[in-house]
Amino acid sequence: MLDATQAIDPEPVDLADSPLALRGLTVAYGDSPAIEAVDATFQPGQMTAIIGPNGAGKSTLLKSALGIVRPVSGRVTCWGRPLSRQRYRIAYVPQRASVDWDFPTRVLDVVLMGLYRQLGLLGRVRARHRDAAMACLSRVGMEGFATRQIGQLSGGQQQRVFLARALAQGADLYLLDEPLAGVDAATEKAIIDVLKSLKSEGRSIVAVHHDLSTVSTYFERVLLLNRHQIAEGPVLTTFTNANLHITYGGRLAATLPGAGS
Ligand SMILES: Nc1ncnc2c1ncn2[C@@H]1O[C@H](COP(=O)(O)OP(=O)(O)OP(=O)(O)O)[C@@H](O)[C@H]1O
Repeated sequence: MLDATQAIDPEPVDLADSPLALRGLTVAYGDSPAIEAVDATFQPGQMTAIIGPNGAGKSTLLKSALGIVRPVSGRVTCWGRPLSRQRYRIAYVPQRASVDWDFPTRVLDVVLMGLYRQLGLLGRVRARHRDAAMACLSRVGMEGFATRQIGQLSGGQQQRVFLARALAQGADLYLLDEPLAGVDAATEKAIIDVLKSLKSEGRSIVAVHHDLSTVSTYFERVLLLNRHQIAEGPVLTTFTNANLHITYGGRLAATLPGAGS
């Protein structure tokens, strides 16, 4: 189900420039489809929010974009090429709830995982790797926690550490699953500041986002999803009350500040 707003998108992006393009993507768990026939071409150097109710398939969309779950049908390309050739250019920050925080690992070791391509097969960590990981930790304000076990961090601190790991990867596309869920205002600002600086470097950001009141402040584009893609495009023309009502099945009681009519 595509919305008419797509037709007035001012600058359709060339497939070769798009960090992520989904074509007719359908993913199922057993017999139950989680997303169906999603067609989206994400814009380079932009921040895009994926929005939809619980169970709409948002995490599934990110996981299929990363090759973690295999589609039943459809295709994923990154910069116009098959995902398998471009996977190293994509960083992923998973939903916090999906991570085993009891795993005995220090903060610095988590961030060093982002440097896996530089560490090579033997994984020998040298001073320059530690310095690079520390620089990423300080970018998210977590340099004082390098030797802490990850299980001993607060939720917001855990989120920052995973963002630091993604930064260490030096990716061109960042996929984040609810990066702002359950974090306080200071952490939210810290994360948004980092994402904006990535964007200013020309990198692309796609984030699952639940707080409808901040969509138009933080993002330029939205993809509205409820198993089917409801609409995709610029916030101004796509994040409308009409589209939100379709997306949430009429369950949103009031009109939203920041949303178009
Ligand atoms: N591993 C799995 N096995 C079976 N079904 C799954 C699995 N993962 C997700 N699902 C189902 O697929 C559908 C989409 O789930 P998904 O987690 O992608 O939704 P979501 O939009 O990210 O939800 P939320 O906002 O609650 O995080 C749901 O009905 C969910 O129960």
